Amino acid sequence: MSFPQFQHNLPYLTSATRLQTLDICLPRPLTESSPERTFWVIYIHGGAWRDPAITSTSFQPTLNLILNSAPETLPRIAGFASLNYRLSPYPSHPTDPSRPDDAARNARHPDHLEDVTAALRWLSREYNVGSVGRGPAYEYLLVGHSCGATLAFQALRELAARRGDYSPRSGYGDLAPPAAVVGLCGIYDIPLLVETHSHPAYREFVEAAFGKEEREWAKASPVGGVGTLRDGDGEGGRCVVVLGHSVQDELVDRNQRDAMVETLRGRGLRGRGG
Ligand SMILES: N[C@@H](CC(=O)c1ccccc1NC=O)C(=O)O
Repeated sequence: MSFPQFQHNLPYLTSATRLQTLDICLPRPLTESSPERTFWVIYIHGGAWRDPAITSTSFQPTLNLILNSAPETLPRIAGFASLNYRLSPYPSHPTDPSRPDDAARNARHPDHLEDVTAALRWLSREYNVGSVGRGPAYEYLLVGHSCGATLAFQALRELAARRGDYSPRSGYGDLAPPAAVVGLCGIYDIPLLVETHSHPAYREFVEAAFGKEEREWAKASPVGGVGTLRDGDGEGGRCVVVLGHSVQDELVDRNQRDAMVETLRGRGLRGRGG
C-alpha cells in the first residue's frame, strides 16, 4: 500500500445513499501517527445545501496543497476526511435537476446534520477519531465552507449538548466534540442571509433546506439557537474557533462572520484578530 493513501465514497451508514459517503486520505500508515501528537481534519463542503456539483471532492485542491506544501503542518495530521451528506431538492438546476424519488436529494433540516453526525460516529468507530472510552483517541478539527460551516457549528452544538449522556440509541455521548471548528465564508445567521441578499435564489435554497417558517431558520442558525455553545464546550473542555472570510466571496456577506463573532463574544469566548 502506498502513501498518501486515498479512499473515495466510503459509505458511513449501512444502507447509505450515494451521498452518505466520505473520502479519506491518510498521509502515512496510522501506526506512525500517534493520537497524542496528531489529529484529523474533517471537511464539510458548501453548495447551499443543494448544489449537486459541489461534493466531498471540493476538498481536493486544499488537500493537495497541504500534502505538497505544508511541511510543518502535515506531520501533525493523521488523516483527512471529506464528507458528503444528503442534499435538499434542486428541481430547477440547469443540468442536473433533482427528482422527487431520489432519497439522496430530498433532504430537509435536520437531515444534513444527522448525516454529518453519522459520518463522525463512523470515523470514531473505524478510526478512533474523537471516540470516548476506547483508549487513546485522535482529536479532530471540523472545517466547513459556506453551509458546511453552518453544519460544523450545528454539529458542535449537538455534540456538546449530548456530551456525557451516552445511550446506545442516541449514540452521541461516546463521541467527543471537535477540538476546533473552522468556518470559512460561513452562513451563521440564516434570516440575516435572506435579508441581506435580495436575489430570489437565497430564499429558494433556504426554504428548500429549512422550510418556509422563518422561526425555524433562526432556530437552526449557529448565532440564534446556539443554546449550549459556551467556552469550554469542545474537546477536553475547550474549543478553538477560527472564522475565515474572503473579501472575494461574492455569495456570503461578511456580516455573517461579524454576527458570529458577536455571538461568540457574547458567550464569553475569548477572541483574537480583527
Ligand atoms: N451553487 C449554489 C449556490 C451556493 O452555493 C450559494 C449561494 C449563495 C450563498 C451561499 C452559497 N453556498 C453556500 O453553501 C446553488 O446553485 O444553489
